[in-house]
Amino acid sequence: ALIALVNTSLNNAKWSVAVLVGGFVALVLGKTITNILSQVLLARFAQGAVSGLRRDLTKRILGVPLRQVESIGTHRILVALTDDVFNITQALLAIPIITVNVAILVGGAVYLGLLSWKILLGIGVLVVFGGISYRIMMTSAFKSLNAAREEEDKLFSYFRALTDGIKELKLHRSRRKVFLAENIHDTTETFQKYNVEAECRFIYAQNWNHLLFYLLVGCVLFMMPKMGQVSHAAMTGYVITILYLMGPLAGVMGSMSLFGRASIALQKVEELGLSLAAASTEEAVINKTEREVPFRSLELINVQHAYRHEKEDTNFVLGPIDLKFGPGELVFLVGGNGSGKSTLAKIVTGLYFPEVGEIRWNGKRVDNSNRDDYRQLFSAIFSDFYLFDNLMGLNRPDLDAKAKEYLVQLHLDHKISVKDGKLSTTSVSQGQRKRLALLTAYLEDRPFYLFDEWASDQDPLFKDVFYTRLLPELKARGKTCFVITHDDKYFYMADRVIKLDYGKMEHLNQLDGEALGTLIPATR
Ligand SMILES: Nc1ncnc2c1ncn2[C@@H]1O[C@H](COP(=O)(O)OP(=O)(O)OP(=O)(O)O)[C@@H](O)[C@H]1O
Repeated sequence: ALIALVNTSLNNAKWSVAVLVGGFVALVLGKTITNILSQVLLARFAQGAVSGLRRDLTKRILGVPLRQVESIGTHRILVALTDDVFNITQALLAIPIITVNVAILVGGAVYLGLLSWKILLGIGVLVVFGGISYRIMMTSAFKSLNAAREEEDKLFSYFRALTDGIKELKLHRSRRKVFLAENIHDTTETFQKYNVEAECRFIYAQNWNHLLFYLLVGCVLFMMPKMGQVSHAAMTGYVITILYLMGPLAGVMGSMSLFGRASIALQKVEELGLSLAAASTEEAVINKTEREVPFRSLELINVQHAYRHEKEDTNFVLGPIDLKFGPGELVFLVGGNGSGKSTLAKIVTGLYFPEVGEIRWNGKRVDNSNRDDYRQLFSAIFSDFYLFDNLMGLNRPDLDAKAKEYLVQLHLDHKISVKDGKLSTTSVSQGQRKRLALLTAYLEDRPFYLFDEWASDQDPLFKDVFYTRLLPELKARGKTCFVITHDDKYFYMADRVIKLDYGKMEHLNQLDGEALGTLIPATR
């Protein structure tokens, strides 16, 4: 309407100046106010969508089975949470501007149609041609973007190696050199190359379309008067409108690279099995309130689990395993490195699902409907445990007092204090960190305890405390303890000792003299 008014005032002397000025002011104000309104509303929407996206993705990662998270790899999850979310966000933030620009383009096209539908038809043909050629250029740009994104996964895996392996890199100059030259340098260079390639293609495509637009202006200016069918007013209207529309058009086209990146990021997120489109299955689980989980029995029936090592074309098969636990039992799990102890621990605690066989909890089969409830049975300390610096989710009124009591029991009270459920520090030795993990496990006060080589970092004195005092105390409180251990000196403390040998299980009991003889040395 604004362009129409400008064009009218240039060509039409019929309307009074007062009407034209009034209309002009009203339209300019209207345009500015609606612009502000729409942009503010859309910016709010976009920011809300971004926050929602971050929350949703985190929820989804929490809902993905552990086995899948492990095979995806931490570095790929990190790219999804950082760069992919950033790219999706950028596209979302561009939506308000694009929407406004598209509205202007549509409005402009309507005005052009009103001026002369024949010319609009001609322009339509040019636009279709421009669209097709633009699309071809875009496809090759997208290919480069895809390649860049693949490099980014690699780059993040090197960043992880950098942070996790900083000690090893600092200690060895040649390793550091190769790491910098081959891993970081090569990957960043390839990443840069693909990105530049993609951006260049976007620039070519954008400028190609600009060129077509100028071609259009040229045709209107120089060819249309020759054809003699168009009025002067229509011509000026056309030229003004086309020139005016070049800004919005450039805006829309410029955001295509953002949308390209966002679409690749979305594709990546979906590939990780974190589909944003699918309804969140874990939501209900997260919103469930904590309640006491009853434990009478836990049974593994014919359970099997396999890892496939495709590169080496080998499999590791754990099981078939038949195992039963009752309340107040102290069971030790022993076996050589790689025999499947940690895998069995993850199956028992419901972190891995058995591929064959089933787990029965209080006689009821564990499946997707009750798996998360089942997991609430366990307090576990894995060998690669993570220690939170606050006692999150432990909402008991005596939390601080109880924590202080356990700190004394675990010989940590001189180092660490607790206030409002927050530990004063977690920067202590590895053995002390494990004791802190034990403190959390005590506070969780669940029916089933799992310790994966917990005592391996403890000094002989505290090791003794663990096996001869803490474990029997837990047992006396009716807790079931499943302890992965290599400390043969303390095997006699267990009610049962189970041995794993390359994934196969043997029950060893105290009467099985020959088998225990190989495990329990004379120190007993
Ligand atoms: N994420 C994985 N992907 C593929 N194979 C795996 C994975 N984790 C373990 N394995 C393989 O499964 C087998 C059992 O591993 P597991 O960690 O359960 O053994 P473990 O008895 O706990 O060993 P350790 O005493 O060394 O901790 C090993 O051969 C190992 O290579």
